Amino acid sequence: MSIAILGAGAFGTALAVALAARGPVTLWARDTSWGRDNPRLPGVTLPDAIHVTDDLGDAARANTLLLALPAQALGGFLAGHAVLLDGKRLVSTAKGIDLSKLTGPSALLADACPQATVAVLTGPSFAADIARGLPTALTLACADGDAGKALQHTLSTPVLRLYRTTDVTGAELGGALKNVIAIAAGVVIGAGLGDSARAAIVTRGFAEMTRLAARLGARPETLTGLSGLGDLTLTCTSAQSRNFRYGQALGSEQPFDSATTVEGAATARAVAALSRRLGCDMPVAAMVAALAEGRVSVDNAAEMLMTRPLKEE
Ligand SMILES: NC(=O)C1=CN([C@@H]2O[C@H](COP(=O)(O)OP(=O)(O)OC[C@H]3O[C@@H](n4cnc5c(N)ncnc54)[C@H](OP(=O)(O)O)[C@@H]3O)[C@@H](O)[C@H]2O)C=CC1
Ligand SMILES: O=C(CO)COP(=O)(O)O
Repeated sequence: MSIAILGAGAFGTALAVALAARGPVTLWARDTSWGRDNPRLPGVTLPDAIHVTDDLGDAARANTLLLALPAQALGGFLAGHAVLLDGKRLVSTAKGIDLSKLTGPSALLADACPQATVAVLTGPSFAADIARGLPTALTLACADGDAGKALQHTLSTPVLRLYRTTDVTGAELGGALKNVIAIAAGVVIGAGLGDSARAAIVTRGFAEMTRLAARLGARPETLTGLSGLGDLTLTCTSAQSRNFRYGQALGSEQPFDSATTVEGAATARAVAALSRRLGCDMPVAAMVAALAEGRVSVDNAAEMLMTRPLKEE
């Protein structure tokens, strides 16, 4: 099975390095002027088994295409290129909810490419860890169980262990929502509110993740798996996470590089819109959206969360 990765950001490049251990991989980027050393993944020189190209037609000849693009870029990319991708096995790695359509990446792919087999690759995994060959376990979600099993085998390596599920909704929501909660956890630490407060925000954040996921038809056990609780744990506790670092900057009122991909900021706004539409209470996500938009201060946000009406856990 030929594999191409579309998007040579940190994660696409790391996946290419990991999969090149199994055989040839094509890595597509709109700009390949960096040669064999991608500044998005510093310190890694691409092995010879990776063919780098800026020709999308060339890359799209592969039958398995991994789309490693940010969630808010995916819709625009598909609008321009869906015709090249339809009928293929398409696997999105995006961890976010599209702000204009309020859907996850799988629906964007299925709408744009109705003949394609659509899957999602998600779970706790920093690009730098994968590129170094450190052991990593991920979730491969595909509604078609047989197709998912085939993809699981195509994309697993001795250090990249894929579990599979047919619950695409649960898997992609876990990956998207944990980024929002990671921002909240970063705010708590950045503002000096302490580890106890972080544990509280992560736990209450997980409660609202499962609440929204259930409303959208996800299976509860998916949220306690790698793609939900697993990735939430990683992202809320590590300064390797861009979402966590962005939250820290918000909490400590420090500047943050706006060119950095922070999926949770736009996704918090999408979640706030979804929760209003569904009548689903998502106070942590609403607060992250308000903080990211500068509508509340950190002090006000903490006070508003702490003084909500008392309730059962
Ligand atoms: N980094 C990580 O550790 C992990 C990331 N992910 C997820 O993977 C997704 C990608 O993240 P990551 O690789 O880190 O992001 P990066 O910010 O490192 O890279 C984003 C890439 O997307 C490309 N891109 C953006 N918009 C477009 C477009 N319209 N057309 C073509 N290419 C585009 C950029 O190209 P250009 O360089 O030309 O701007 C860049 O190569 C995110 O959803 C993230 O949450 C998942 C697991 C781990
Ligand atoms: O999704 C990730 C780890 O699983 C990467 O997190 P960040 O996008 O916050 O860096």
